Amino acid sequence: MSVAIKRALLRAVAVPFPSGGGRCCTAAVAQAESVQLSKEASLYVHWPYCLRRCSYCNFNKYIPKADNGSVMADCLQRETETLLRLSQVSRITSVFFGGGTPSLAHPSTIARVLETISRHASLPEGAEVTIEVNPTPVGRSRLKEFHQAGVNRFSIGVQSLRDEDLKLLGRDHDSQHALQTLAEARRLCPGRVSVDVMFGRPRQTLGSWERELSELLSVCDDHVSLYQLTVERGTGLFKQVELGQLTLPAEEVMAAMYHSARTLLLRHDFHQYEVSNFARGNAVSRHNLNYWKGRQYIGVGPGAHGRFAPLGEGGAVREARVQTLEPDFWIQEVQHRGHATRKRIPLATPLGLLEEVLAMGLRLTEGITHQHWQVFSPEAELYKVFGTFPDVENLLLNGHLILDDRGLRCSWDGLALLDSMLPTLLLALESYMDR
Ligand SMILES: C[S@@+](CC[C@H](N)C(=O)[O-])C[C@H]1O[C@@H](n2cnc3c(N)ncnc32)[C@H](O)[C@@H]1O
Ligand SMILES: C[S@@+](CC[C@H](N)C(=O)[O-])C[C@H]1O[C@@H](n2cnc3c(N)ncnc32)[C@H](O)[C@@H]1O
Ligand code: SF4
Repeated sequence: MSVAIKRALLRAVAVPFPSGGGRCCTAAVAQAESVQLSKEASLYVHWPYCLRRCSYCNFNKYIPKADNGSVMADCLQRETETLLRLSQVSRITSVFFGGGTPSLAHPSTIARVLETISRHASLPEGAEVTIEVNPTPVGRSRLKEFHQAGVNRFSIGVQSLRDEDLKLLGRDHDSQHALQTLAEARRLCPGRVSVDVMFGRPRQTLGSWERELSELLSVCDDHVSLYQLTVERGTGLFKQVELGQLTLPAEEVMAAMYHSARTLLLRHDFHQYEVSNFARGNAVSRHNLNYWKGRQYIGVGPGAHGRFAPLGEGGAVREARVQTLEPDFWIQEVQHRGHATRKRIPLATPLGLLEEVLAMGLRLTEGITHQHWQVFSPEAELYKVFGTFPDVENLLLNGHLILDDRGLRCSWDGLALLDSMLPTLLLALESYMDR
């Protein structure tokens, strides 16, 4: 699996599932699920522009040189159409407009992409359609039109409720803007609004983080995504930290922040369903769940990635696909050949696919059920692959990992240590497949 794709995927989101139940009929159910899943996919649309660069961000984003909204809309429609045809998917189960700052896109662009999807596949009534919104006055003013265009879930990039921190991170909004945007989004889509918030920020203390999160929980809706601030190479923040101009909280403070946030969220009835994601009731993100469940998804727009099996090209081998990153080149390629897929990596070997299923699935609190594993690995069951590998046995013995009738999953403590456990698990998988 490419490191870039793995990291991009690890950034994304997910949900809980009913537990696996008995294992006697899992093979038949898994096979039926596998057939059904090949006809379905989620669809991600990347809007690559931002008004400015936040100091910590290394996502695929550009400051627009000119207003090319209309050509972008044409090309997003064209690429959607081409990739839908290539994938031969008949049903789109969720759509996610991410970025960059998709709330800078004109609402008619969102409407046009959704119409294109409906023309070439079925997009069931009520399917989750999310747009990420930067909580600026412009973002807020467009919420109603996005909703009218077909959006039924908002993901608001609040990041922090502390104005001095927002400034430090280079955000283009303040906490009042965020609160107003959140209130308007909740009015339009009650129960279907998510907030992104980052902890582990420069100069942040455990006490100030706990107070800030409590404030946020008193105003937010039913979904929270909680990210530990990562210092990414090549960003302004990286330079500031390297030059000693800014310091981040120590590792053990970060760990305590994550722990106290999980506890606080639970006290407010948010159940954790994934490393970074919490929901009240069933407000989980269906789209991101599909990523973590290893299901097919189509990526449209500059730098978008996808996972699907293009039919008619030598059988149905699933591929990891990445679209051209830079928007001007992406536009040229879409105009020239209908799509701008830059990289295609066939996931032809069972190992490649299973590595993804493992790395993604263990992010869910539910983990990987036997039935889910069997969809991708009909031959080698979880017990056989992981149950006898000595280093995995240690993880099971110390209680960070659980392997039982439900499947393989992290314990509460283990979830915080997933990154350090994954190499051992991947090694166990590799050595089993080498046999
Ligand atoms: C790529 S942004 C796009 C959404 C929107 N432009 C925004 O900034 O609100 C998606 C989310 O990724 C998270 N993110 C981006 N860079 C990050 C970093 N270096 N560390 C942790 N989280 C990050 C932020 O919480 C952000 O809301
Ligand atoms: C970090 S997640 C945040 C989602 C949000 N917390 C929620 O629950 O809706 C979203 C970001 O991941 C990236 N992303 C998600 N799916 C992607 C895909 N298929 N291709 C490229 N980037 C993707 C985008 O940069 C997007 O802004
Ligand atoms: S607005 Fe979002 S995508 Fe744009 S630079 Fe900031 S964090 Fe990155």
